[in-house]
Amino acid sequence: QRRMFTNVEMDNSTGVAVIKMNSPPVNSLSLEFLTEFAINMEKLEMDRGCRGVILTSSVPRIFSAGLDITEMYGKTPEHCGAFWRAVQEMWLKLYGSSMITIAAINGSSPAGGCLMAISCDYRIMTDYPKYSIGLNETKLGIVAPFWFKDTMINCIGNRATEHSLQLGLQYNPPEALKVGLVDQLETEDKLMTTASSVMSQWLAIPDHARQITKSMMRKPIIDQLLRQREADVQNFVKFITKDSIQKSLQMYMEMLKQKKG
Ligand SMILES: CCCCCCCCCCCCC/C=C/C(=O)SCCNC(=O)CCNC(=O)[C@H](O)C(C)(C)COP(=O)(O)OP(=O)(O)OC[C@H]1O[C@@H](n2cnc3c(N)ncnc32)[C@H](O)[C@@H]1OP(=O)(O)O
Repeated sequence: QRRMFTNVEMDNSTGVAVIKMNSPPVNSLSLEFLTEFAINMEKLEMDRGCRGVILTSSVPRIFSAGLDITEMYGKTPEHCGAFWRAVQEMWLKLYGSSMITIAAINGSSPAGGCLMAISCDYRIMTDYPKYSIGLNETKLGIVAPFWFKDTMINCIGNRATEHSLQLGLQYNPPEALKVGLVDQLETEDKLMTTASSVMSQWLAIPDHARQITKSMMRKPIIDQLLRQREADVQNFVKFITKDSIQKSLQMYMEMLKQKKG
């Protein structure tokens, strides 16, 4: 029996769907998770009654821990290639969506989790000091691909991205608000109602004008990946299967386990 990684609830009266990521313990983005997510996005995109999506998590304290590290460690080049195509597909569907996308970030959101959030149109984060968000790839000894970097530049600008990416910074909610990585903070109990009320403001704009404007802003980066999609896969496979990178990933996973013990 297939496992479900996300719950999708569509409200036909408002035209808004809520996607809840539900893959304990940390909503890590496995090949199966990413595939299911992209299919769900495509179904909603095709549904003429769906105009907006709120992305959130049903796992306590975690929005998403990012890419599933076990999908990149000790795997064949073929598996790594299939995994990376699924990462690309998730981003193409989310960043390129014509729907209004709002991230209700109710927990920590490192790396690929941050990418999902900054691929949305608007971000509201729970104001809890222990939560953090950011692209921390350099801390794992890996490099955020150009389309991660460009998505961040479009969100917070060039200088802040350069600083943030080189140091692999993780921001707490007030810092994330200050740098522009999130648009608004909210208490946990009001997060979803605030997300719905922000959605109503966005729904008041005529779809066609908003969609063309969104596409105008995002198309250049999307097209850049589409033009070199296969080369990007090969680049990833070559990089991630290097002994030195595998060693870094192994040490990072050990560090995560030790932190726990
Ligand atoms: C020459 C240059 C060329 C350039 C070419 C570029 C090519 C491309 C390069 C590659 C680019 C890759 C981009 C990568 C993006 C990513 O997303 S990598 C993943 C990054 N994620 C993280 O660093 C997060 C790590 N996790 C945490 O920090 C914490 O777990 C948490 C999310 C803050 C939650 O903490 P807590 O509640 O305390 O839970 P834990 O006890 O730490 O974890 C519970 C179990 O979950 C496991 N786990 C955690 N995160 C992951 C993960 N991302 N993947 C897989 N598994 C994960 C953790 O190990 C625990 O497991 P158990 O011990 O078995 O219970």
